[in-house]
Amino acid sequence: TDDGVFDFVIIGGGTAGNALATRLSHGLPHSSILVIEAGPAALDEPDINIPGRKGSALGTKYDWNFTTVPQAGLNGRVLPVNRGKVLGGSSAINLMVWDRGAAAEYDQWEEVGNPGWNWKSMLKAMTKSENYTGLPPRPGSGKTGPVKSLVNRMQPTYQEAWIPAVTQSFNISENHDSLDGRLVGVTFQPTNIDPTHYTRSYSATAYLPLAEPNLQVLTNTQVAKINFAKRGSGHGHGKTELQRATGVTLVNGTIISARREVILSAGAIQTPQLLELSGIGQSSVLKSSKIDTLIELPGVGENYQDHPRVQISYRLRPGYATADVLRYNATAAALEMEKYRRNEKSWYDDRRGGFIFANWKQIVSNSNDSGLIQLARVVTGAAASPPGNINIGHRKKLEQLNNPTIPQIEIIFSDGYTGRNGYPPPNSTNFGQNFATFIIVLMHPLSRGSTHLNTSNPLGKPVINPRFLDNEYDIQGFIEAAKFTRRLANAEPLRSLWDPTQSEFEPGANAVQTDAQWREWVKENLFTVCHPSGTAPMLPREEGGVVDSNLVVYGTSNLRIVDWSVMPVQISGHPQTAVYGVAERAAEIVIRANDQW
Ligand SMILES: Cc1cc2nc3c(=O)[nH]c(=O)nc-3n(C[C@H](O)[C@H](O)[C@H](O)COP(=O)(O)OP(=O)(O)OC[C@H]3O[C@@H](n4cnc5c(N)ncnc54)[C@H](O)[C@@H]3O)c2cc1C
Repeated sequence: TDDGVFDFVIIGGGTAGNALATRLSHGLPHSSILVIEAGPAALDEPDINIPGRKGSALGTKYDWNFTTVPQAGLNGRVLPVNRGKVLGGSSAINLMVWDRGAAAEYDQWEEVGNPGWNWKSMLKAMTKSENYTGLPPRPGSGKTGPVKSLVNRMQPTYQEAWIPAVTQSFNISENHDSLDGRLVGVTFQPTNIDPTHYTRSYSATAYLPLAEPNLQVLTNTQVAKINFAKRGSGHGHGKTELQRATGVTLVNGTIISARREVILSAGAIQTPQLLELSGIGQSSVLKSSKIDTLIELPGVGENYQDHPRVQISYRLRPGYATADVLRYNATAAALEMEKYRRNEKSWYDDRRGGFIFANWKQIVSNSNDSGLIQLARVVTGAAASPPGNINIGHRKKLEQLNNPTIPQIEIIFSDGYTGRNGYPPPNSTNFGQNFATFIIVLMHPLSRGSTHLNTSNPLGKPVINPRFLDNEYDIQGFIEAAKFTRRLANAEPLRSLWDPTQSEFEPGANAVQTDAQWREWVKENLFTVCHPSGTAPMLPREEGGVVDSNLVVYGTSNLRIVDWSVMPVQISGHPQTAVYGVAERAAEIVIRANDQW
């Protein structure tokens, strides 16, 4: 393969790309497989490996550092869109929450036209990727897979108030079965940490070391486009003429050929960009970039869905410790690092964060969710038109609202200050204080955005427009959830944790009281948990789909997409377990299609 010819060329050595490549190297032992990754391998990078430093790789050379266009719904603010640019992709820089959506959400994938893609098959695929080492064992967890996960050994004492406060004052029960398709409830979630040295377990360290020598990885190498054979070549009579991917061109002009398949695993932002660079997408976008349209696929780069968040933080009474100590006390930080290096419990572990997943009935003040459901019907158009006229994703979201097992809101009780403004600076009276932050995440927002190449610089940063808060349902949902969170923080035993001199630090109980003030505060403080998805969805072509249920791009014979851009209906929870699951299922599909060869 020195001549730059491989059987399979995978674009993107990220979360899905590395998992897929490793499985193909085993399942297709006579094939040569190449992964091309734009970023470096950074296997010894402490900012990636040390769980307590999670977040510190954001904004560095390991991040593509994209941004949104100014968001009208956020008073014109521009938000960062972080994406891993390193071997391992976003699994190297993410915040390591390890959970799943609700079972019914994966079943919706099948209902929208994807036979075989459902909770049962996804659970099988997800458990194949996982080795849950936590105690006690959790139902639905995998025991033999490459990615290690556990519930953190480090539990700050104040977090003992979490579950009692939720279960004693609200209609939300304790539930630790989040890996088994039952998400609604309150728990402490697992994280993807390898207990051997207490380091992040991610696709580059978990999967790639298991690969056979028929897999090669090229790092620091960026693909510029996918190449195709002329129309009709190699296809029999009576068949629709399909484009056949012959390989890729790198940004330096080198051509690498693929005998069998090209597989795009560049993630939810760059997979659509690479399709467009290769002539697949909306012809209007392509025309303005002077790119010939090979395949008109209007769904490319549309249907962008994310999980937006806001956060409320509280100042703890003196005497309660958090990982904030690492920010204000260098001596303590050095001691904690020594403990971490000895593999002892340390603030440089990740901390055991508390989680609520809840439906609207459990959140809104009088348990009456009909106002929000009616709003959703208006925003999606369902109140005024027959169901057939409603976008398929919206139709499924409306169904989700009537299913109490599907959460609409997530609240993370996170250790330390994790708001938007950064830990208070040394000259502030709050420097040296410890905080706890409630991160509120909307699971099924109705805003649907887009990401497309920049027509004036097609290879450069794409134009990303999530359209955050472009509708009243998302705004009202956040207002309800923020008000709930304040009630929760004032429920015992949580209430007794807060410093009486300044308990609610942000936004502050006096600063925000009315719904109008919450609305403005949400617009000014909304942020993202970085789960962009659905930008090349696995849906019927006439519904805006880009790939079929074998993950093959419509109009091509051998170009597949295997990453989170294929997600057909948005799931709650955090996506990485599902991304690995998609890769595991994709590997089975590709191996089955090629095992004769
Ligand atoms: C800051 C942050 C926090 C998150 N927190 C969590 C969490 O706590 N829990 C959770 O479950 N999920 C979390 N996520 C989401 C999760 O990490 C992603 O959904 C998932 O990793 C996406 O996987 P992917 O394979 O689709 O893309 P990626 O893992 O992003 O892989 C894409 C790869 O393609 C490469 N690439 C792109 N373009 C090219 C090109 N032209 N040539 C060559 N290579 C290219 C990229 O460099 C990258 O390595 C978070 C994400 C971020 C960014």
